[in-house]
Amino acid sequence: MSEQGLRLRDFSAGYRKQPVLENLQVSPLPPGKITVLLGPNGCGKSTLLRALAGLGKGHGEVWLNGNDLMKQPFAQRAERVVYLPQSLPAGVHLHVLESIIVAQRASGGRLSTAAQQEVLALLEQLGIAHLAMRYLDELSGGQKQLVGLAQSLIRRPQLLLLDEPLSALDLNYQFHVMDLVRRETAARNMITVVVVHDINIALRHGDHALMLKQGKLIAEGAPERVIVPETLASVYGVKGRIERCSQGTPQVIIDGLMPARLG
Ligand SMILES: Nc1ncnc2c1ncn2[C@@H]1O[C@H](COP(=O)(O)OP(=O)(O)OP(=O)(O)O)[C@@H](O)[C@H]1O
Repeated sequence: MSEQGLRLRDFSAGYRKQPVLENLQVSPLPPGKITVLLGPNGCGKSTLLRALAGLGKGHGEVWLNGNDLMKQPFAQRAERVVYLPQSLPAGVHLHVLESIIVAQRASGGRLSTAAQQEVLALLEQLGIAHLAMRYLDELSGGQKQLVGLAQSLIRRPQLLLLDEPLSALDLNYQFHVMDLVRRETAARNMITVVVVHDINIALRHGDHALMLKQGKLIAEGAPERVIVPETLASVYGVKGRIERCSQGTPQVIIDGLMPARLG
């Protein structure tokens, strides 16, 4: 049987005048699990996700469940990989419901009662059913993020790439969304990669973690092995420690910045 998961070999990505990621090697990211992608501002997280989705320049091998995506035409790749950007494009004059049905149809979904029920159930699960007939450009930032997530999930990709999907959500929704993404990821055996800046969310909700610094992979593995005082110091320049809350969940406590290096 072909290897399941997402593996990168000698993968490079960047822009015309600026290489960002060079010769990245990533051992298979597991299906059915959430991988959290961590790293400071500008280290290349969005560049990586966009290049994996075929939306940016990339070279090398990207093996998704045994197929090299780099050898597939864009349309075939787009059926398997969905990228949700940090914010939805502005100026799209569609109702929420229409926008999700359009996403579903774009991925080969039929206009059937079952398909319509799937859309409505997803809106309910995300707590945005009451927004179904509102226009996208009339929504708040957090509401738009939830609609973007619905548009992504309805496409049923093998690889789901979420770029800071929680940045505009309140505490309750952050938890609710990660819970839903976890359930859907497991139920569909999807490979889900989520960029998060909040390392406590990464510790709580991630099954696997990748940490980047200046375009290089600094650490990969279980979040508790990746988010440790050494990487907090070397990647973020902060002095931190890991403690367990009364329910046993690890939490990062930041004590301050690392002293600036002289010379
Ligand atoms: N369109 C572009 N053209 C040229 N350089 C770009 C472009 N987009 C991003 N970059 C540069 O590529 C590098 C990586 O950017 P990227 O957006 O991938 O970082 P990131 O890790 O997602 O950051 P953040 O956490 O701030 O969102 C940065 O130096 C950035 O300035």
